[in-house]
Amino acid sequence: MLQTTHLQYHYGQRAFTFPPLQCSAGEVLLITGPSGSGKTTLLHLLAGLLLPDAGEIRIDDTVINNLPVAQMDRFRGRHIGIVYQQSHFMAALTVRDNLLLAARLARQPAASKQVAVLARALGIHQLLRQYPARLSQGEQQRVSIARALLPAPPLILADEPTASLDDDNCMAVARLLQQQARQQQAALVIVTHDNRLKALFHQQTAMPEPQAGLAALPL
Ligand SMILES: Nc1ncnc2c1ncn2[C@@H]1O[C@H](COP(=O)(O)OP(=O)(O)OP(=O)(O)O)[C@@H](O)[C@H]1O
Repeated sequence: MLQTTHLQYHYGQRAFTFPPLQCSAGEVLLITGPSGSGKTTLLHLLAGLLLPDAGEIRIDDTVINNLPVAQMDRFRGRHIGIVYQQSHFMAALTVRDNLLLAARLARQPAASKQVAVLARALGIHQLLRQYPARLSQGEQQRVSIARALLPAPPLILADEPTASLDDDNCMAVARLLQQQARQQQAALVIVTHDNRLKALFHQQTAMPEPQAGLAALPL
């Protein structure tokens, strides 16, 4: 479903070479590595939010790094659900309306019933009428996960989805993500340094140490 080869990216003189990735429908792939090794950068490349300097990202039959920006935006809306490390919501909308809006923007309008089922599974049902600013970090993280899952995308990208969660919620979220991936036959890629997740998911790709990923660029 997801396949990458020879991916490279740089910020200024700092260059990253990424290991090849493969994640099939219904599977979970964990990308692990120390802080600063480029995990979030890789996730943003997979989401088409950054353009690689070299290499290929294939999602089903589409090589996404060849897509013009507007087409990439449409493709992302329909095929990719993203759980960002920092959640951003529409402050003037309730949690429920944030979720419904995200599904509509992804052209997968969701019914209130679907929102309720997912919210119950994530333990945020009682928060649906709240405004996002009133939620704790962990609650926002779970709303962010619901927002990514609601349109049932075939590829789910999650950046440290359990970072703010206690052990019980971490396990609940991990189970739900895995269950959704299986049910929806979605490929799920999780970027993390959470050891609790490393113990649960066995398909893992490690990023090289930051120094090993560096390469001098020609000036
Ligand atoms: N927009 C940017 N401009 C310049 N450097 C950047 C930019 N974004 C990230 N970097 C640098 O690239 C490196 C990799 O960042 P990235 O966020 O991908 O790492 P990470 O492995 O996800 O780290 P963490 O686990 O701490 O979130 C870091 O050293 C960071 O400072």
